[in-house]
Amino acid sequence: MSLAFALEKEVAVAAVLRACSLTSSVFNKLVKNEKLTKDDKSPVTVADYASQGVIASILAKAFPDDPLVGEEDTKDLRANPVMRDRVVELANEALSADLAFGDNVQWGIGPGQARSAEELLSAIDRGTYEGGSSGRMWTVDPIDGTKGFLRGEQYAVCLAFLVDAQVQVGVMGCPNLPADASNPEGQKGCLFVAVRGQGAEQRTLNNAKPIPLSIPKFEDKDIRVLESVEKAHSALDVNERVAKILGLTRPSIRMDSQAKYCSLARGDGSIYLRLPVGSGYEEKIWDHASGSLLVEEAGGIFTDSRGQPLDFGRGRTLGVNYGIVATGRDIHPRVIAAIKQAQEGGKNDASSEGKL
Ligand SMILES: Nc1ncnc2c1ncn2[C@@H]1O[C@H](COP(=O)(O)O)[C@@H](OP(=O)(O)O)[C@H]1O
Ligand SMILES: [Mg+2]
Ligand SMILES: [Mg+2]
Ligand SMILES: [Mg+2]
Repeated sequence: MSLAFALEKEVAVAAVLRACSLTSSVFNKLVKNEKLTKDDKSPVTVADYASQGVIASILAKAFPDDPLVGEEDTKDLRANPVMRDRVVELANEALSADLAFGDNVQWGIGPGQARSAEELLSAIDRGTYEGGSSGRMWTVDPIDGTKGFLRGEQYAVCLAFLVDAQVQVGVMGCPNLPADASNPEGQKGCLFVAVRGQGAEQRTLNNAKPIPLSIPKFEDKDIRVLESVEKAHSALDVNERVAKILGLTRPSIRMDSQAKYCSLARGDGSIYLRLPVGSGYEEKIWDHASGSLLVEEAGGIFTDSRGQPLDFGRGRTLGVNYGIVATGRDIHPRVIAAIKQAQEGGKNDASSEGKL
């Protein structure tokens, strides 16, 4: 008997691996005019567009009827012929490279599988689906942590498959993440895969051997918060109050992208904390779908800052923003209590009540 969603998993892994080879090779070649600033003032590069082009083209071939919620669209790209041509070239290089392990020409990848410019651009625009609560759906963040990518730090290529708003498959490629956090100068490049009910695992980007992941129990002295590098994305001052209330002594781990969820799932850190900055920003489903399943399948909990579940069926965003918290099961209630206390003013820092 084959496992549920085996084909979706296989296609997602192949698509993310190809996109990762593209993003890693582009980083060294990226030049000044290969970046745009979007309407929300955030950066987007040829690598973001090309990565979405690769993933969306593979999905279009393998699952032509499945809708896609993707971060990028081609509105600005079509107005910039130099960048547009570069995106088409890069995506085609990645789509038509020699077949790698696990690839299948039926999904339109491998030698001779290049797309026309219009085919690629419309593949990217398949990602304009508005989302929803019923049926099959994919969501892609072609480069999560574009700012980290541009700094040469952490980023993740993220793809998730959902049915009736439940994430069923989550795949994340982290080309700059050390395979072993205790050896930061060692081998880099990890792939994380989770399927609901089938567990979470890590592989390296060039080795198919999976290592199962489960969130360890931490002693108080080892607990570390995982938080954004960008101050505009998460209320780092409130995080600091939460850490104080919990009596944490180790410094937080600041890292861009969903690589934070990956780090949580393998026990590099213990509390993913993302509290709203108060700007009215709504979290996007592609920024959390794959990470949420990885954490849950590694035995953890993924909720908002009140401890309530998050709903991937509301559209392209998660709706009103109460922040996001992911931890192991044992410490979650105390973290939620500490957040409440911190948000109410954080006056009783290190009180025994919230202490872990
Ligand atoms: N005001 C805000 N609050 C929370 N997240 C924000 C934000 N502005 C942008 N983001 C999101 O933060 C993501 C990066 O998360 P992190 O801070 O954990 O690295 C960005 O993903 P992209 O880089 O894919 O655009 C973007 O979607
Ligand atoms: Mg972005
Ligand atoms: Mg993102
Ligand atoms: Mg992105």
